[in-house]
Amino acid sequence: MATQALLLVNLGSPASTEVADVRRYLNQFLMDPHVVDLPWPLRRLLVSLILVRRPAQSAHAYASIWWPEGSPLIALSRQLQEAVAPHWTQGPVELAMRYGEPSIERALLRLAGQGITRVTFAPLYPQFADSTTTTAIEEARRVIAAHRLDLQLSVLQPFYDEPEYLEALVESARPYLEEGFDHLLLSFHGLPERHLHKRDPRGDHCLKGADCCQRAEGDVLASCYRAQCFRSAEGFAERAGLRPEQWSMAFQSRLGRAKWIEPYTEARLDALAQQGVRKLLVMCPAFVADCIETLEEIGERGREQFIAAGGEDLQLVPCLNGHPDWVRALVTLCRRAPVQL
Ligand SMILES: C=CC1=C(C)c2cc3[nH]c(cc4nc(cc5[nH]c(cc1n2)c(C)c5CCC(=O)O)C(CCC(=O)O)=C4C)c(C)c3C=C
Ligand SMILES: [Fe+2]
Ligand SMILES: [Fe+2]
Repeated sequence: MATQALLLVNLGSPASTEVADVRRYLNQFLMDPHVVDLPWPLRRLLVSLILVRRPAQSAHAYASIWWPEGSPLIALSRQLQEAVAPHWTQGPVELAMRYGEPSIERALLRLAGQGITRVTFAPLYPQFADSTTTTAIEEARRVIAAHRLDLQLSVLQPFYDEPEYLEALVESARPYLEEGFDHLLLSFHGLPERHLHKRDPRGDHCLKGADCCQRAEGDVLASCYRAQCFRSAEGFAERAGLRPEQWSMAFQSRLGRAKWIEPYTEARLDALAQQGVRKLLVMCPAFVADCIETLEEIGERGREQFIAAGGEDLQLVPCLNGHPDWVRALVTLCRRAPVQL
């Protein structure tokens, strides 16, 4: 059997919690036109404004969750790589980040240098977004073209409704669900509404009605991040045997002044506390590895906010990380990844 390498790709973290490293990382991340999708002069201006205060704030937040071995996102992704390797018998398993190190460029050059010509490229995002999936794939294409690499890519598709992913989520959450809770909030990373409109195939679906994203099918579902989040949430709740009043969903990590997709997690935390929810579980199914957005935004700030609003406890359910069911699920999904010409 010909060698087929597997390249796991996630978003990336700063090199350290030093403000200068965080500024460098945020600049690379936010200057990506798939993330801040404005014409270059406006993007440069906006990002420069963000970079006045944000690096110090983010450095402080990173410092509160940083591990002795570095960024939790990268350390957990390394653990996943090591857990997947024995199951991926077709070839080596590498890890890359879209921003910072280990870079997609370094990983693809290393694989090509080993004489490998076929790579399964796995963006570790269950739901499709230009700011995550598209930019990772485009970066791989850029590297292959720039270095004229003889590499054929198979690309893992968004897996928001794949039974293997949803069942692994349920298994990983089971001990927390069995402990008892008043309500489960499924908190997904948000997106500016503009990103949804841009991807709306005929411009007549996204955010045009109260339940437009819940009803999405076909090409609309394939390109609507919010619709895919609804599918993941509903698929999870159904498999976990949750009643409709036991759970809800929301979107976190808003940045800047533009309107982001709703409902906002911050608003839901207050509303749930005010409705009498005392023991709140929060899961973040858009992230397969714990990171600043889960550990700090939800586990620290979200918890404080919920308690200040009258709640008793907010328990963050860990991401899939290295859960054995997720390791098996990921290998199965990657084996199915279609070749991209
Ligand atoms: C899970 C999917 C993600 C989407 C969609 C996404 C969109 C998106 N993010 C920002 C801005 C920031 N995100 C940041 C961190 C971050 N984002 C994701 C995932 C998605 N982002 C992850 C996994 C992480 C964690 C990185 C880590 O090191 O742990 C940050 C940096 C942290 C901070 O300063 O808050 C920013 C900024 C935008 C603007 C966006 C869509 C346009
Ligand atoms: Fe993000
Ligand atoms: Fe939509």
